Amino acid sequence: MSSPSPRPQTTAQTMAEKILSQRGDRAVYAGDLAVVEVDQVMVVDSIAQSFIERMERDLGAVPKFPERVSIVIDHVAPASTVSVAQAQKEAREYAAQTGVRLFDVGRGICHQVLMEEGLARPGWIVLGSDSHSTTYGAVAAFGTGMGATDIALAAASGKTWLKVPESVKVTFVGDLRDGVSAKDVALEMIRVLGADGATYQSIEMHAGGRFSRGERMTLANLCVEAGAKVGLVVPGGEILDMYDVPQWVYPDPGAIYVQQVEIDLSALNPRMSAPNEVDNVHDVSELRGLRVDQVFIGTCTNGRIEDLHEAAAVLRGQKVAPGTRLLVIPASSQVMEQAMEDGTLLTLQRAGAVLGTPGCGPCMGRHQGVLAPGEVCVSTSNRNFIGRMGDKDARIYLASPAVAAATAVMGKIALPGDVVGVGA
Ligand SMILES: CC(C)[C@H](C(=O)O)[C@@H](O)C(=O)O
Ligand code: SF4
Repeated sequence: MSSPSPRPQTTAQTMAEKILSQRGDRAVYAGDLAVVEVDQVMVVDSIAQSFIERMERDLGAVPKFPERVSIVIDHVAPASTVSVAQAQKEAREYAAQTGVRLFDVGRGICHQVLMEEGLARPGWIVLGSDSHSTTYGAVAAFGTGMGATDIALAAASGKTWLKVPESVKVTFVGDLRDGVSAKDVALEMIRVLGADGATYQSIEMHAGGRFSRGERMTLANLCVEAGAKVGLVVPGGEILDMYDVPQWVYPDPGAIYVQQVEIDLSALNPRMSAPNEVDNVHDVSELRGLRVDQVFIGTCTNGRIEDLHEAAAVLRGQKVAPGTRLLVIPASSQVMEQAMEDGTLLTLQRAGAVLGTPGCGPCMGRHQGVLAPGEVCVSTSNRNFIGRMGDKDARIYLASPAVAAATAVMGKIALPGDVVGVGA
């Protein structure tokens, strides 16, 4: 005889339970419904039109707290077609009328911009009209993606409701070897959990003091590729210097997890996700030698200054292989400025990179580097589904910026050590 399992006899809470309890009006546990305050609602260009329609036509509402709403024009920026231009024009007009924040063409990718602007903070609830809104978990914000209707309801009321997710605990032990990066860790984590292995769950990452904010963003960003509702990194390291972290965001000892996983960082090699699923992860050495038409370094996963530095370290004094294109798109205008100031862009340009406007670039195949049938691309992004970057017969391999850069120099999948003079 089976009966519904009783609530565990503990008041100890996971990080997701802690945040949703604190931001709601009662203590909640996995499976409960939580009604919570929303600190920031983020709308991207591609969704702006349906968001505005839901607000004006369906709800007849204006944003309750305009300062808590941001529209970012990033996915197809600058506009590629008349209809895209029209949608962006309407988004600008809406922002001017309602007083919500607008980050226009060139400011950068939504998640990077919100983080730079301090619009995601420890303990905050941040809803985005974009699946990679899990990125805010890097700073212990409960960040999650929702559709236009839910986003509009949150903007109109200042609140949202959601089922409290169960949690998976991922503990990182050991230290990364040289040449292995947070991207490799993130890909390994997705392999271990599986592409739908954490569906509607919270991936709670225990990293101690390891990882910078940018690296934590890479980790939290990929969590949605395991189906997770949210990806929370327990605050530590530089996060403690950068933010006031309230004690109540930390998980309690004795909290209940549906799964616990340990990843030994010292055992990791550079990793690569092969077509057509993000969890199809291999050591780069297994895929080495495959001819590559295009390399793309950028996106909300790996378009930050440290990523461009990693790439420049490999590309300095080198040339992109004939027959291979290298596109580099900084994640934001701030990243672009830093990379200009410190000479990184010059290094990349001299190596033969094509530099693009801060934004999503060709990540989802809308413009600026769409792939032809049969082409192979190595990308630092987070998705390699069929048709993601253009034709359905193009193939996408996901890797770290260092591996992407080495691949560009060699014209085929390569490790930084394969480039003469690097790491020697
Ligand atoms: C356009 C946007 C809604 C989409 C997402 O939700 O993630 C895009 O950013 C992506 O990466 O596929
Ligand atoms: S960079 Fe790519 S993954 Fe990130 S928000 Fe833009 S399209 Fe989505």
